[in-house]
Amino acid sequence: MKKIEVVAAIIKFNDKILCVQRGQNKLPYIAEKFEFPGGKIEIGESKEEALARELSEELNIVAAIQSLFLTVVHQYPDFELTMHSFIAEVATQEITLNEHIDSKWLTVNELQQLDWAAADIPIVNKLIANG
Ligand SMILES: Nc1nc2c([nH]c(=O)n2[C@@H]2O[C@H](COP(=O)(O)OP(=O)(O)OP(=O)(O)O)[C@@H](O)[C@H]2O)c(=O)[nH]1
Repeated sequence: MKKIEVVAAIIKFNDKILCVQRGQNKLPYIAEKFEFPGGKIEIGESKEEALARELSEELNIVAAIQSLFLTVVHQYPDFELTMHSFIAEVATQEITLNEHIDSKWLTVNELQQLDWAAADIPIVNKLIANG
């Protein structure tokens, strides 16, 4: 089974968290799901370097990446995903959607309103549990 390793950012601004929506995808369980911005680690990059690059590419933002929040291993039908999520902070809510179709800034208590990618559910649940 194919394995993919990605990094993703839980981006905070005051009490809000940035949630971004993927576009169409040939894999129906990923298409139009909400996720945390990020992507695959390239050869030679640290996790933090990969995340900083992805945030710049996807959203034109510079974020202060703080600490590892949770690593999730999730088995999708076509691949096994290992996702390292990090807490990050931004100084402004201004973003540009270069790859995603929608975005929302939500409080922790609002996160469950969204249709999340399955691998993100443990992250959302831990954010809610932590308050
Ligand atoms: N970035 C990100 N990817 C996630 C999350 N949850 C989740 O299941 N994934 C999956 O992890 C994989 C990440 O691939 P990606 O497409 O973001 O990475 P990338 O930009 O480096 O890839 P590409 O250059 O091949 O398009 C996708 O299959 C995506 O659906 C999430 O919260 N954030």
